[in-house]
Amino acid sequence: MTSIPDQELDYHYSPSRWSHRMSPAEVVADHIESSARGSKESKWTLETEADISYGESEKEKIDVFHKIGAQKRGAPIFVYFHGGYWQVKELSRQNSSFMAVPLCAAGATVIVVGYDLAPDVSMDTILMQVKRAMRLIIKLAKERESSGIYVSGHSAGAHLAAMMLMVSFSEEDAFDSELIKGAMLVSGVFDVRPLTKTPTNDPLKLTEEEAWSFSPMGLVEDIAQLSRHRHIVIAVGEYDPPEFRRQSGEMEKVLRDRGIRTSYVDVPDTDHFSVIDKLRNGKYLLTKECIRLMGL
Ligand SMILES: N[C@@H](CC(=O)c1ccccc1NC=O)C(=O)O
Repeated sequence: MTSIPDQELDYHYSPSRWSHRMSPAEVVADHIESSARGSKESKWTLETEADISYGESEKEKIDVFHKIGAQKRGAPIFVYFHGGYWQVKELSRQNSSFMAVPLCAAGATVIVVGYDLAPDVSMDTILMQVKRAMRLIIKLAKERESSGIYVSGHSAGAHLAAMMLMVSFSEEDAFDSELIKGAMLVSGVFDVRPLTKTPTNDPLKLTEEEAWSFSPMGLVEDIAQLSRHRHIVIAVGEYDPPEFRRQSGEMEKVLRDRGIRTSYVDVPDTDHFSVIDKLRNGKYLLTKECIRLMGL
């Protein structure tokens, strides 16, 4: 658990306050704008199967991207969950496909998952939704004989991706959980408990006990059990808040201690936002890590 006094937790869990590039308001606005711009490029330059529903609500949809004319059969599938503390309304699947251009160029299929946000829904519901999305993605992966599914996300999205590593999708087919072969968890939240002491919790309304039950750090035995065959990459920015860097370091260690294949990537000269924004660029260190993770 954190050693930060309660009254200082909000500061330590506000990544925008730690950027060396811009003011807090500017850096969040820039992230949203940059994500939107990159996502437009994906829609203009790639083959897109947009708005595939996996549930009842408007936001329960996925968008699927491929390089035009590329072979779909056998391609690895990169699944992305956007961040925004499960509540930043400006972020959605529509502006979160910016990594698709370089990853599809390398031969992957990219799937961006939309989900409802707090306070409209609880974290419990968000997790039910993304599990439902994963079931549809597993079905698609089987139909297309995908070489593997790789779950990824940024910040709160990395939390959702990590939570999917403890789900046994094998009720009907033992092969289903096996199909998830790796993860790319960027600047993730792995222990939700400190957030219960901050205004971030106002729309989430989690008790500390609930927060722990939704924390990958508390579920590490379940994750390890289902991840024997997986490669889990945990990445942070040099100027991520120290608490985010601590959480990522600890998560990587507890998985490694349990014999799971992990990598820790500390990305120089990036903050909580640029560390993910730069995935638009095929030459960026983390883009290359994603491509390597998928065996491309
Ligand atoms: N209120 C937060 C905003 C934030 O954390 C955030 C914004 C956009 C995308 C990801 C974020 N963080 C975690 O999901 C801050 O001040 O940094």
